[in-house]
Amino acid sequence: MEEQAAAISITGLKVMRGKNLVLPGLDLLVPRGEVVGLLGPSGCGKSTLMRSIVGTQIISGGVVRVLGDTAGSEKLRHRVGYMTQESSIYDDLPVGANLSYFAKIVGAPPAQVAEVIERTDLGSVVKSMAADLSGGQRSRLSLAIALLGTPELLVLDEPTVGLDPVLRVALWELFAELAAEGVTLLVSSHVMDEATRCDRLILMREGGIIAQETPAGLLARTGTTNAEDAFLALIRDTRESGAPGSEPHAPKHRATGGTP
Ligand SMILES: Nc1ncnc2c1ncn2[C@@H]1O[C@H](COP(=O)(O)OP(=O)(O)OP(=O)(O)O)[C@@H](O)[C@H]1O
Repeated sequence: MEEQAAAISITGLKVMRGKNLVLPGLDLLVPRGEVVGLLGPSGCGKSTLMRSIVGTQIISGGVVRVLGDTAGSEKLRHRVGYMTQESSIYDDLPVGANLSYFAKIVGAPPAQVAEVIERTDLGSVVKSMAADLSGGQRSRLSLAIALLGTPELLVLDEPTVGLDPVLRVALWELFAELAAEGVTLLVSSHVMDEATRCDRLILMREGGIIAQETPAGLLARTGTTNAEDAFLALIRDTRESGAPGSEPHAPKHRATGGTP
């Protein structure tokens, strides 16, 4: 895949958070128009990678290119939608007003508000104050906000966390629908069974990527039947081969020098 054709192209990404070297030199190529799952245990660096892609993370090395431009550049502002784990919703505004406000910010046509309300199934709570929404409704409002402006890349940080199984399925169906329209979705999760819903998987561990391939390819290569077993098989393999980060309880990468 050519760098220019990729939705995301990363080489040698290094990120420090506090004194931790959270991403010690990550390479990644994500094609356009797919649902790409970013999976890995809590604390492995998924959010940090996503923040680097949307340009909200200070990086200490490497190159992050998004839709052909440098991550975080002005040109990408309306081309990338980002849903964080902490929702950026105004609690003291009704659902509809929250969306109208964010639509103005991203320059989306007012008619798009009704469109994203329908897509995220928020019609019944459009007049409710955001503070009164359930957890699932809040997640869907955050997603609706990310959809405004018709972004070409959607970066969704654990969008299905805390949702009931029916809502989770509905959201994954919406992701597939968006990808069919040409949108690229990078979706993080630490629920391994969501892996089968993705076109492609990126498995992370301790700030590194241990696999980037299709779910079927991953299962075939590891001789397993589900993503959780595949992940464990990969960890076993890296331990046996003595690859970096292969210690059973390897400490987080630490920067050397500096004051504590
Ligand atoms: N502000 C910070 N200062 C220092 N370390 C941090 C900071 N924020 C995150 N970290 C550390 O960086 C590492 C990666 O965190 P990150 O949030 O990217 O992981 P994650 O895979 O998204 O986790 P989760 O699935 O729990 O959201 C963790 O070890 C975390 O403790």
